[in-house]
Amino acid sequence: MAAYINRTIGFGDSLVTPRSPLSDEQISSPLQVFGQAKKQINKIFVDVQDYVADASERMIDVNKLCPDVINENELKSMLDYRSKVKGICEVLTRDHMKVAFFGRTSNGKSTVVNAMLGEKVLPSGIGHTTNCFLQVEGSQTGEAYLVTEGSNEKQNVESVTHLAHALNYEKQLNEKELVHVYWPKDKCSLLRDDVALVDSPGVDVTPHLDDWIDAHCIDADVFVLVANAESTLMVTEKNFFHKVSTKLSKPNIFILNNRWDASANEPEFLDQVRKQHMERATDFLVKELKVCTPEEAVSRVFFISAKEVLQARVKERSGFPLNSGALADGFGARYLEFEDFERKFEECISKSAIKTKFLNHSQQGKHLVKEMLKIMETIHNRSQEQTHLKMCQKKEFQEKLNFIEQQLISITNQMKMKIHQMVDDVEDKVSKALNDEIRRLSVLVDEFNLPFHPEALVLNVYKKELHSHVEAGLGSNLRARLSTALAMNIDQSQREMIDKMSTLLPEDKRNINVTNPKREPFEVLYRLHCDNLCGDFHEQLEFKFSWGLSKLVTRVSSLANWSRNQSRVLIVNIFGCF
Ligand SMILES: Nc1nc2c(ncn2[C@@H]2O[C@H](COP(=O)(O)OP(=O)(O)OP(=O)(O)O)[C@@H](O)[C@H]2O)c(=O)[nH]1
Repeated sequence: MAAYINRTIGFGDSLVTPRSPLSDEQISSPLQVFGQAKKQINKIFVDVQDYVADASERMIDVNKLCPDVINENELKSMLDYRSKVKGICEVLTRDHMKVAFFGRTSNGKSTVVNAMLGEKVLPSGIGHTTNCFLQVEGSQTGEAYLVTEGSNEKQNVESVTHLAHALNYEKQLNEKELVHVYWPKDKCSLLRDDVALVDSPGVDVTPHLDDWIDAHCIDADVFVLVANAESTLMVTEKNFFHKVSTKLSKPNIFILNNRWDASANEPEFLDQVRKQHMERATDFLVKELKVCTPEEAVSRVFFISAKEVLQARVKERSGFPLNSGALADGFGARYLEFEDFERKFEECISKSAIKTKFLNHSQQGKHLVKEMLKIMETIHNRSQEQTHLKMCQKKEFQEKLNFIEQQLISITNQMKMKIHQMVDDVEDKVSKALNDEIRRLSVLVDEFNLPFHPEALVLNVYKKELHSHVEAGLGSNLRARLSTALAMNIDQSQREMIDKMSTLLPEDKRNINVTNPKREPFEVLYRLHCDNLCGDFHEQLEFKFSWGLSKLVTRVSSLANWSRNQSRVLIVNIFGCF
């Protein structure tokens, strides 16, 4: 809260005047500094949250593509971290610092809360006015409203009278219940800094102190005991804080001796009474509760007049001088002491929140980031190894591929040679066989036994039949002599080719069934065209050919050449697939 620095108060009752505003840096109160740090922590966590969300999305994708690089456990951990960081972010934005006010009825708890807020927010008055727990916190919307426990209904509150009426209207409220009062943040810097102030019913009006502590005190950062400076600390008040300190280790407790304005009536006893109260209060904190050292205790006990401070701040807002809120002599000193309390309170609540909430979150965040870094480094190293391995494999495959390509070129050349050899071989074989058959042509002619007639028409038919007979006989003889040998030759060559090609395959693939591209039986077809060959023969009816036998052999030899060319075409076609 900046107000305590933003003014100078003279100790003469008429010298209370506001000072000119200071720079932003100078007016920074412990809470504002803390608020800035909190904002930065939030920002860091939002960055971490974005990073984790982005990283886990990428990890999901990579895990689908390459489970070798990111395993399921790493993915699970990352998703786990993502939800943890999200949880911390939510808690950080929601977390506020909480201060709870306790004391006997009419000691002025509500008045202290109002004085700190700088305006009359909570109802106060003579007698038991607060009948349940009231938590005042900043409203996000800028409206003032209240929400009762277990309900989401927002009840608009325009003024303190309105609030008192609304609270009275809720007849069913009991002392243990918590009513949230949302007040516009711009009206009070404490609320802007995310401090929630909890007012309670008087500790003397209930036997259920344990329930109160469990329900409302466990998460309080600071406790303020509002005591009455006109009397000593009562057993009920002490009793309550004894119970608190058994449930919380070293709670932060402030003791406000309120109504100190009344002491102005007896100035001669002022110091003595103050000393007495101070001794009792510090003994209570140091010796009984053991929550602080004697040095710390003196900065936890204050002598204030909440009513004066509240009046002064309300008047100041309406344009009156601050000291117009004074109830008695010594207002300036009491006002300064109230501001001193506010400053110490802000330091304490900031430190406490750092220790109890933000330190824990920050350490948790640090731990999560470290763990994530470890996982990311492991993944990075693994992916580097995999990249190296794959590069080596690629190189190896490339070399193999180059080797196979070379081998394929070499085998193809060998096969071409082989085919040429086969063609030459077939040519020789066909040529030899045809020569033999031509020499034995007379046997075929002798076998032709169609009755002969010299008449021209019959003679033509006779010649045609003779040609067909010679052609068929010659073809069938050649087939009988050559087909098997040629087929075996081709089969063997094909097997050789398959064997050579198999050596290029990986061992486990060598057993695959290589389909012979030409499985149908090999057959040599001979077309001799005897009609054309013998077209210029002139028969002699005395059965003499106009050409001699040697002429016929020469003529048929040209047939052998034709046949050689045909066999070449045929063999090239058979191996065409290579
Ligand atoms: N003279 C004087 N009167 C005060 C001071 N603080 C509070 N009062 C008055 O004491 C009465 C009770 O004050 P509250 O703030 O309602 O007290 P409380 O402790 O909240 O009371 P409950 O809500 O009933 O527990 C009111 O009339 C206040 O005006 C103070 O510092 N000086």
